[in-house]
Amino acid sequence: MDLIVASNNKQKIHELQVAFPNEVICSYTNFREPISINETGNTYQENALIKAREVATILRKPVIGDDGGLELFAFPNKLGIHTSRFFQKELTDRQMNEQLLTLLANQADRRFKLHACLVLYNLEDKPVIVEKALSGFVSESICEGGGYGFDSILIPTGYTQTMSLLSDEQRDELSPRNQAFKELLRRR
Ligand SMILES: O=c1[nH]c(=O)c2ncn([C@@H]3O[C@H](COP(=O)(O)OP(=O)(O)OP(=O)(O)O)[C@@H](O)[C@H]3O)c2[nH]1
Repeated sequence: MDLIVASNNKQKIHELQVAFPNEVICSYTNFREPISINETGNTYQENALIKAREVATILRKPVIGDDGGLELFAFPNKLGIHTSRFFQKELTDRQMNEQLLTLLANQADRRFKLHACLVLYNLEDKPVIVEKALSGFVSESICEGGGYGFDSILIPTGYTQTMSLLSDEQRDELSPRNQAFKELLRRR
């Protein structure tokens, strides 16, 4: 059965599909035009649940909701669950990363946590909720390579290079979304 994700973010869906080639993973926008969902929750879980419930109710099918964000220890309230709203719409990944590096210029504390929460909303059963995070520190400059989003500035704990410079396999393994998805498949 297709796994429908309540996300309009093509990169998220692509990352999942590449990491889980035995599953058919698609955006709900394959079935209907995109809707605007207000992410009014106070946590990643609440937002993932809001997205999943809203789309599952429309499609009358199980749906996976996904919410994530980047937490900067130096600015605990700036991004986090507000990450997508922190940046102006239509910025490229490079522009977003440049803004983050400017924000962190002269900051001694460059630690980050990249969060991903997935919720499988089944209509009848209790939702399955999985949350994972990747920790590390933000690099001093942009390192172009593979991946997407913040990968070119995030150095995971235990590594010396940004996610973008690691192999596809290493990146797939470290991705908090992929880790959450793996557990969700086990528990579905
Ligand atoms: O490098 C990254 N790797 C990731 O794994 C990741 N997950 C989230 N993000 C960032 O956080 C924002 C809010 O995410 P978000 O969950 O609200 O999604 P979104 O608004 O892009 O789409 P949707 O799923 O709501 O349709 C997104 O726009 C991205 O900037 C990520 N960046």
